[in-house]
Amino acid sequence: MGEVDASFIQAPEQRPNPSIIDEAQGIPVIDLSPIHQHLQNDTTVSDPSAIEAVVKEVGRACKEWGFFQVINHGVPLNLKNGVEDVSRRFFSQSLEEKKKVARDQTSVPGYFDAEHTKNIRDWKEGLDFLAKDPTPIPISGDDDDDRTTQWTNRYPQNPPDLRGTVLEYIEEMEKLSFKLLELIALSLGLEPRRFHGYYLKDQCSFIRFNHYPACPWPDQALGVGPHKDPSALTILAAVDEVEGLEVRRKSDQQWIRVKPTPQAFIINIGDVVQVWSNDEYMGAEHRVVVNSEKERFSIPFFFSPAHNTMIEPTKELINEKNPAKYKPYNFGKFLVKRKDGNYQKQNVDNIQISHFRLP
Ligand SMILES: O=C(O)CCC(=O)C(=O)O
Ligand SMILES: [Fe+2]
Repeated sequence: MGEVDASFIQAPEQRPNPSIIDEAQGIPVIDLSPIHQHLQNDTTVSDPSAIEAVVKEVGRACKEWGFFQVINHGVPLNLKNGVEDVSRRFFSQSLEEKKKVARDQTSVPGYFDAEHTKNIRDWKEGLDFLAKDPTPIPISGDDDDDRTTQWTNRYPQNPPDLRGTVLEYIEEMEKLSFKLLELIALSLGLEPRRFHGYYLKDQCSFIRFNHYPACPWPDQALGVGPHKDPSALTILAAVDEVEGLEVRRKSDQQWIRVKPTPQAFIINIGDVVQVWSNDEYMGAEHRVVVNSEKERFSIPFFFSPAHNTMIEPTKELINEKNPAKYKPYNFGKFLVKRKDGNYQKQNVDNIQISHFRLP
């Protein structure tokens, strides 16, 4: 990744403090086994009170943390290991080889090594693949521009098994995402499939391979700066349980280190669920710290609705006492505006849902 340059250096108040490592005992680990039994219609083992308990746990986790981990999630372990393995093998290649699938301004999926979060460069490289190939998307973030374009995937030739593994993994991520979306809807007192319609025709979901090389300046740079995800929800595989992800605890605003549970996925709710729930659930700010000895890999799946979805507080949840806290926004435009800010240093902060908050 070359030498450290000023673009990586975080403002003093954003720098990690390695002497305070508070591990998040509190982030709930939720066992999803009752749900699979239910969904397979195996009525002999399905226990409605067990499912209700899972719904309650999910609701509590979304409210208190915006983060939780899931075990017995139904994703085959060999597939989770397989995708982690191809990601590691992809990044171990030369920069020249990786750049053969570099993303550009017109087709965003692909390899990148110079992403910015809130105008500071992240200490990482990454590779994105869309869940739906191609994915229709607005041509620009300009609200008056109705034109759409298509983003398409760029699969590297090496490793040769990457494409098949990624396709299989995306299928599993989608299945798990829909289950989680059902649990979230139920926990808000809504129909389980209340949000599924926004994913039927198209969706903007994508999977990202992250590689955070060991960093000689871990106290000045960050793997990913503080941010919230624009997705509805994010499913993260923390490869080999190497730590680095930190979540800002709602109760006292402290940065808390997430300790990955073996074989689990780390789930966080994103901006879209925050708005759908009218702030009943708030996405948590999170960041990635780097370390000087160990490299780290992670694989998030950002589950996001179709580009033309207008994101707004769910009608059934708002009334005179609880009026809508956001005006509707177009998901695709939001994503495109966010991407523009992620490419390069700009003079303004990139777009956030707070821009749509009603007074
Ligand atoms: O690598 C991680 O643990 C989290 C990455 C992340 O927050 C992101 O890519 O949005
Ligand atoms: Fe994130």
